[in-house]
Amino acid sequence: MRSIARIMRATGSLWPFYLGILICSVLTAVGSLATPFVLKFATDAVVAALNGHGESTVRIIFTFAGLYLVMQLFSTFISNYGGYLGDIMGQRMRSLLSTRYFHKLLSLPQSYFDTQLTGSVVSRLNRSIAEVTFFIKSMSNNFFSTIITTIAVLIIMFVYYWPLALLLLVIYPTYLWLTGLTSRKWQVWERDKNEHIDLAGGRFNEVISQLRVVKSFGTQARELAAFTRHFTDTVSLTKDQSRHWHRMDNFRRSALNIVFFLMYLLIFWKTLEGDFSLGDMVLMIQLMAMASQPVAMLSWIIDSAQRAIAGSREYFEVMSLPDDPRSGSVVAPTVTGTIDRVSPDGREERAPMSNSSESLPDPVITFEDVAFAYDGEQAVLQDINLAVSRGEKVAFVGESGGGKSTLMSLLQGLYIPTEGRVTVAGFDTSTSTLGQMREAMGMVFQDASLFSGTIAENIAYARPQATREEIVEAAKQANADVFVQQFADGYDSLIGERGLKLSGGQKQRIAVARAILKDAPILILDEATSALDTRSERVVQEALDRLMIGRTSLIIAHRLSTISAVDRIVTLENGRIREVGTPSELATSGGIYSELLELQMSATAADRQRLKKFGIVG
Ligand SMILES: Nc1ncnc2c1ncn2[C@@H]1O[C@H](COP(=O)(O)OP(=O)(O)OP(=O)(O)O)[C@@H](O)[C@H]1O
Repeated sequence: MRSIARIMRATGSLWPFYLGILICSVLTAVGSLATPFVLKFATDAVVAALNGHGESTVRIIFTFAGLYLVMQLFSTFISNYGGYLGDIMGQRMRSLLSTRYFHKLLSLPQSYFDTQLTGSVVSRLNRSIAEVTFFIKSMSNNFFSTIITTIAVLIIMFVYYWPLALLLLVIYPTYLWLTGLTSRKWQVWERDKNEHIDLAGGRFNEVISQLRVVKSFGTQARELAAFTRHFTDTVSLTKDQSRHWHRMDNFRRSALNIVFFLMYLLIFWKTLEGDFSLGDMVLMIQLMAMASQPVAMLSWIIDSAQRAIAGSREYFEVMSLPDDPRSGSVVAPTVTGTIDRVSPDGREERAPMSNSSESLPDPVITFEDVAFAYDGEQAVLQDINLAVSRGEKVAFVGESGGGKSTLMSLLQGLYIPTEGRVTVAGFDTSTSTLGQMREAMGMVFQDASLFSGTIAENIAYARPQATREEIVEAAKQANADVFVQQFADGYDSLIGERGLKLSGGQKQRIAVARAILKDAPILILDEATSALDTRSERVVQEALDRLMIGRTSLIIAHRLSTISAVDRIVTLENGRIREVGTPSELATSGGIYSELLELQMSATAADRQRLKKFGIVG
């Protein structure tokens, strides 16, 4: 229950709702407790009237029936208002917890996502938060008033005839204890089930988002089988879990039935003895019915409490992961749903830096004795020393797996070097707020990484406030305007998830337009390769050439024509820099670049194959 209390504390801003719900619960309990008393007095009055004492029968009937109606209406209205508050509170809680979870994910280091399936992260978020909010909402809509009623019933019974209260006092903790015994095992099964569901959800997400690949390999049946296997496993786990739960429930409920049997015996006996009036008996029977309610609900309460506890544990597991200390410019949600821009130390974020190249320090980028290992042990990069001057174009060449992309990831601050330091625009990537640094960088990747939405929204992704004229101008420079104009909705055309409705070359040009509009002085470029045909390649290349003008550009090059046009080439081998020099210097040095030039001249299949290993397409 500590985790539930933690959730309540974490959502302390909802206290007016908690208070309102508590007041409604007390009032509902008062209303429902008054009803048995009205019935008791009505019974006694009717009995007296039948025996020829007391007031006229018609008056009795109307008085008590009227009172009964008033009490019931009171309870109904109050409990419905409480229910309304509970619904709003539940939704607010859900929105608060979800926003914080999203915020957390945006603030976690990239390395967290290297080990997680995206779908699992989403599935976990949905389940944890849904279960926590469901429990707290049910708690406020039902459980609270039931608990208050139960305590009141115990007190009233104690006043009337203490052995009845004593029996109830025995059965409640016994029932709770027996349920607690069952719940520990239940939780283990639940965790296993959730693991299967998360894995299936993760894969589901991956498969659906890459359905073209799945279809092209014809692996639908295999994917479906794996998915089904996970869910079949959850069914067999549920069988064990439910069998255990219901078997134990037989014991619990039997104990309860025996205690209630004893209580009825006592009530009837006391009535026959003349210690209880008929009205008292009616009151006691009603109170017992009320007392049995929470017990009957207990299984359900504990069931949903367990789910909520498991959910909140998962939630806090993620929430307590350390943030990437440099992610300060990630927007932080507030209770009211507004967004604050804050830095890690809580200060307002600095105004974005000027996008002009002149404002950059020289060298713009430095790698100083950098080493890096993804797992902290196996070095992927070692002894990297490099300084890139303002306005320089540098191409990185090396065998596949040589560390080119990793180098770019370090540059973007996605990972922190294991040794040494990387500086970009004067910021140390290990310690600087990433938002500031990334203001200075524009990127175009092989996979254009677009989002669902319109073409205009995608071009303006980095500058949502850009005018339509600016967007069109960027598209023109990126050779995108012509094809965009051919779409019926032009810049307002929807492009589908990750730009699915666009061709590879079109996506690339939108990505270039996006970088042009961002107008950052540093450019990181992973050249598109065979995804494009010759014509598309030419228009994309033209756009890229235009984009690179006046910017410090780092290129993972896949074309010899690009490599020959840069200021310097850096060749990488097994995670180390092998050579650095101008194209003409390296053309004859006997290193990787000169080898590439030779391979290009050769027509043999083996040489072509070797060229491919360097990711070079021509
Ligand atoms: N997220 C990651 N976690 C663990 N290891 C990784 C990760 N990304 C890359 N690696 C490993 O790091 C090494 C360098 O990979 P990197 O992607 O930087 O090479 P590359 O030169 O860009 O290759 P390519 O030209 O094929 O894209 C490879 O051995 C790769 O397996």
